Amino acid sequence: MQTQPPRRGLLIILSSPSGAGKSTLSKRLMARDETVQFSISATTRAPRPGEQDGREYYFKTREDFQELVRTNGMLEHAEVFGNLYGSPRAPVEEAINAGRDVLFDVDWQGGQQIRNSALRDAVVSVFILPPSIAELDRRLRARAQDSEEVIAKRMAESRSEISHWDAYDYVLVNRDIDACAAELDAILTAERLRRDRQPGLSDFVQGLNREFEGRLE
Ligand SMILES: Nc1ncnc2c1ncn2[C@@H]1O[C@H](COP(=O)(O)OP(=O)(O)OP(=O)(O)O)[C@@H](O)[C@H]1O
Ligand SMILES: Nc1nc2c(ncn2[C@@H]2O[C@H](COP(=O)(O)O)[C@@H](O)[C@H]2O)c(=O)[nH]1
Repeated sequence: MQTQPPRRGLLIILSSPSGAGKSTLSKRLMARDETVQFSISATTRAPRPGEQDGREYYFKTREDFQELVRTNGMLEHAEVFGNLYGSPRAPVEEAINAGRDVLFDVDWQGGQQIRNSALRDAVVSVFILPPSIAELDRRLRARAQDSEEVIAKRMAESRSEISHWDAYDYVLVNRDIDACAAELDAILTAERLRRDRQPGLSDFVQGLNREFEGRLE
């Protein structure tokens, strides 16, 4: 019997301007599908109230973060809103080699680096747009997690982040969270079918052919 290469996991990248809904969509996806592994980023940003080290982020000093970069421990990294953020490499490689899909919440620079990495063939990238700039501003304020100064900085950067939308495989407008989450589900289902097409189905079609031959005998 023909041996098939082991199935590799997908790297699902979510990017958007701050406040468009990546974290909300990620949490919904993880709640529905426990096989998806979230890539917990490292950051030099201070924890928000309620955030726990090792759950939302690995909170690092600049020195420790830069040491991880220097030792090739990051799959990608970038400065965003004055803080350093990066995706630790080892858990991602371990997961996708074991066939698990990995979900990333990263800015456009991280998305670009992952798309250009050695893992590029496994990447599915999704850009999330807000329905309007006024609604983006409203969501950042309603989240009530950041100071006025931080919100102003994020709003000022949002135009530049949005300018990268066209580099992504899929673009969703997050008007209604249920509808947007359903669209993300549909993307994942279709991309998994595409990934599994070769390894899974050639065995299956060989089985159908043997069944044909049995009927001819
Ligand atoms: N479709 C939606 N309608 C209304 N509110 C929403 C919708 N999607 C997300 N929100 C709310 O908007 C706020 C920002 O969402 P979220 O934190 O998920 O954004 P984000 O893209 O992850 O932001 P950041 O990049 O800053 O981490 C949250 O309070 C969230 O509950
Ligand atoms: N390039 C990367 N960007 C990241 C990573 N983790 C998060 N982010 C992006 O930072 C901003 C701000 O996040 P917040 O938690 O401070 O609101 C947001 O756009 C994230 O997508 C990362 O590992 N690499």
